[in-house]
Order: sequence, then structure tokens, then C-alpha cells
Amino acid sequence: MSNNINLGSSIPVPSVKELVAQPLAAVPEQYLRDVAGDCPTGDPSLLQVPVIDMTKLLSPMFHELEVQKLHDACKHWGIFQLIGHEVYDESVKSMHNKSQEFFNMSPDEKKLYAQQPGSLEGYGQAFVISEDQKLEWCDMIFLKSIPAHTRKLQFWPKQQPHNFREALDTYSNNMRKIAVSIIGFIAMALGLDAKRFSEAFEGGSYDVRMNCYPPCPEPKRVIGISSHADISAITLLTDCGDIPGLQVLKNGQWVFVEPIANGVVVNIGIIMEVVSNGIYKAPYHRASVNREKDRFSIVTFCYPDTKFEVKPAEQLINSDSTALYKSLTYDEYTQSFYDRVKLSDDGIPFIDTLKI
Ligand SMILES: O=C(O)CCC(=O)C(=O)O
Ligand SMILES: [Fe+2]
Repeated sequence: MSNNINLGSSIPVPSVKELVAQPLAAVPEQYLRDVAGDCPTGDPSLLQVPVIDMTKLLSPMFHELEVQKLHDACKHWGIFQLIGHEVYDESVKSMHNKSQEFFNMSPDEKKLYAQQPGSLEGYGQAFVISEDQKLEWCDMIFLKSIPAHTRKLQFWPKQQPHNFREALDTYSNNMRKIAVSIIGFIAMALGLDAKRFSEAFEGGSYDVRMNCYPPCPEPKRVIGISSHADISAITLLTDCGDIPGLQVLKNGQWVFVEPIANGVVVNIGIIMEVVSNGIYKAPYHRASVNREKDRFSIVTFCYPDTKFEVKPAEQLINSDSTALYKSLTYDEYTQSFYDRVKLSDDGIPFIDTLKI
């Protein structure tokens, strides 16, 4: 995302961690949802998010089969767990520890990095645009990390947690490595030029959002992050621990994405839905909360370089299949999203505004 885009800003709301630090007689009204029309939660033994193995994608023997599996995963789920990648568990664990330490710091220490008007970066909550908007049971810190010149270091925790900045630098570079290689295979699965995609992501941007979901006395009536599709090209998520929370909508049911050790959850974002001309869908997903303990996740939104045009790939357009989405420059795409965020919610999903 380039720097001249106006991201809009968020109204400050109380920290959920501070809220639960006091004895809580009842969950405040602003967090309570109407769950009457909600989709059911699927039976975990019947519906399981696909697992893709990077070592198989790279192996001459298993490559073809695994690319087919990847294609099916992107087409039918839009989300999968990636195992067998080469990123060291240690560097991921170190970022997880720093993130947990950050959320466990005192309110005053965290407020040093609070979001400021006119910017979405920093510690707080995302996109609170009106005083009567329902709130999410989540504290977060959002930081642009790659390219390095886009970093707003005033929002990057400095003395405490010790070495937070180094850990985030290493973590985001590791996530870029994973993105560069998996996007190449995703392009290949679509029959597109893998190298061109990997290069676009080599020079792409990477925004990191660390989420903290405190325990909630009424987990069924609140939501950690409400249902949405990501505006990224792809998103990489790591869970800091083994507490499930992420759910994806599949055939009208919410399916838990169970954390697996050293696995990275990959989901298709709206940019790749457009590029694939709808063959792959950016899935709706959300974060649920639990009664027992904090859940932490780290989410990296991956974008191609700013020369990349957000439009259906020409190779996928032919007499049988016409372009279903508009063509936009990268900057037009991001600006159109943030323009919509500033409006009050008209109920139209962002992806629908991109359709022809
Ligand atoms: O924390 C999670 O499980 C989901 C987070 C997410 O979807 C997001 O930050 O966009
Ligand atoms: Fe998301």
C-alpha cells in the first residue's frame, strides 16, 4: 500500500483486557450480538480444513498431486494449513512471546503506542466508525512492516517488550518468504506464471496485526472479530498456542481451524479472488472467543508490489469465461476499500463493488 492513501481512522474504545481485569458483573451491551440468525457450527469430524505440505510441493515425486490438492483447497475452501515450510519455529515462537508480553503490559505502557487520528496503525481496535457500533472482543496492534520505509516506528514497542522490533523484523521477513513461495504455487495451480507472482510478492507489502482475545464470561454472545473476507492477496496466520478460535464459513457452517504445531494458516484474500476471476474465493472467516483464557494470533496481510494490477488474469478470460471483476490499479483498489470503510455500513460486501 503506498503512503499517500488516506486510511481513515478509528474511534478509541476501551481495551478488552482492561475490561476483564475488573470483576465483570455482565458483558457490556455494546459487545452483545444478536445470534439468532447465525450459521451453525459444523461437526469437526466431518469438515476439516485442508492441509498442504510445502515439502511435497517442492518434491519432484509429489509435486503434481500436491498442486492439485492446493488448487482444490483454494477453490473449495479458500483456506488451508501449510506445513513443511522452512521457517524456523524458534523465530515464530519468539514473535509470539513478544506479542503476548506486549498485551500483558500495563494499560499506560501500551497506550504509548495507541492509534492516532488519521492512522490505523498502532494499538487499539480496528475500524470503529460510530459510537453505537457493536464492538469486538479483541485488542490488537496493527503495524506495517515491509517495505521497511513504510514502518511508522512511533507505534513499534521500543524498550518493552525487549527486542520486540527485532522479532517483528525477523517474523515479517519470514512470512514474506512463505508468501513468495506459496503464491508461486497458487499461481501455478491457476495455470499462471509462478515467477511473475513470486516477484511481485518479493517486492510486496506486509502488514502485521497481532490480536489478543481475552477470556469472556459469555463467549457465545460476543465475537472476537466478526465475519469478514480479507482485502489482502493472501493472509498468513499463526496461532500463539493451541486454543482454537478462527472459524471459516464452509457450506453455510462455521468450521474451526484447529491450530497445528508449526503450521501457518493461509487464506485467499480479495485480490486473489479477483485475479483468479472468482475461481478462488476469499472466504468469510471470524474469530470466536472462549471462557477460559487469552487467545493470541498474529496475522500477516500480504500484498503484491504497487505495480501489480488488481484484475482478472488475462489467461483466465476466454469465450467461455468473461471477466467478472473490474480492473483497478493497486492504489485505486486500496483507496476504494478505505473509502467504503469511512461510509457507514450499507450492507454491500466490498467484493460485490468490484464485480462487473
Ligand atoms: O485471529 C484470528 O483467528 C482471525 C484474525 C483475522 O481474521 C484478521 O485479523 O483479519
Ligand atoms: Fe481476517
